[in-house]
Amino acid sequence: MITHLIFGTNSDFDVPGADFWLAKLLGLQPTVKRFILRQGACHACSTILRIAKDIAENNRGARVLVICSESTAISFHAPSETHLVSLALFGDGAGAMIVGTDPEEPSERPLFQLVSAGQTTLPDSEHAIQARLSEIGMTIYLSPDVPKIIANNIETSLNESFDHIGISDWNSIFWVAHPGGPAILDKVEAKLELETSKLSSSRHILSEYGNMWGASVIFVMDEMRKRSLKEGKATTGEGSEWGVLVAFGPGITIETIVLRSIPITY
Ligand SMILES: CC(C)(COP(=O)(O)OP(=O)(O)OC[C@H]1O[C@@H](n2cnc3c(N)ncnc32)[C@H](O)[C@@H]1OP(=O)(O)O)[C@@H](O)C(=O)NCCC(=O)NCCSC(=O)CC(=O)O
Repeated sequence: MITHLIFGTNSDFDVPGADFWLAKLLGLQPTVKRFILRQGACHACSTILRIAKDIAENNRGARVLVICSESTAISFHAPSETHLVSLALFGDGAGAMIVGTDPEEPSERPLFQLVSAGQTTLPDSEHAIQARLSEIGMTIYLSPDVPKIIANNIETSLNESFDHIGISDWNSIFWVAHPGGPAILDKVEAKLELETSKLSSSRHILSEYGNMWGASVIFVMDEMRKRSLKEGKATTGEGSEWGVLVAFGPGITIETIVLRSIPITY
């Protein structure tokens, strides 16, 4: 039974909010504990997964329904030179996951384990990603430096997340990377000397759906576990045991979640 609902969106400003309407639509218990994260930007999903993990670990039996839903029409308006990139890059999407502990198998079949979660704010980079809400909707400014800033700082975040596990070979893990834009994936791949297969789920989602803000990483995770099954891999993480979910947004903020895959036995 769903005990908690956390809804992440950049596109809802109403009250009652999208969390209320979804709970009503799904017929969830009136006692379900709801929370809505608005304007959590592109790292909204990793933020709410981090919160969902804490809730699940501190409330025995909790089942947290995590949703990210984005309707980027709010940022669609006549193109200008400053905002053209975001208009071209963003797309709509929604995804959901359930987070809990001690799965009751076989009715509950886990897909990934959330091992630990971290967040880093990069100094002096607040200018690089900015969004403002005004009478024409949301205008989004992206600096051409965003890919470089992220690529130059990502290894520090990875080291902070994986030091305690003793992993520093980034090709030994599977990657659920927020598909912020092709240049970001290219620069991260080059900086960390990743094999081209490592970001292929992210690239596929970006090419099919665009950058769906917070919802993107849910699509990437889903793509990864489906691909792993189809290709006969031993785990939901393309055969690797350890992996990372990495997302970023204004700040610039980098969020990482250390993931552990689940053996595929079905
Ligand atoms: C925009 C692109 C898809 C374009 O790719 P291309 O391969 O076509 O071309 P390119 O990278 O060589 O760039 C072509 C020309 O566009 C310019 N250019 C690139 N990025 C620009 C930007 N943000 N604003 C203005 N101009 C830009 C380049 O300087 C170059 O100019 P010239 O031709 O004069 O040399 C890519 O650069 C990209 O992926 N950029 C990163 C997008 C990004 O910031 N995503 C984060 C979204 S925010 C997010 O995900 C989090 C959040 O919102 O919370």
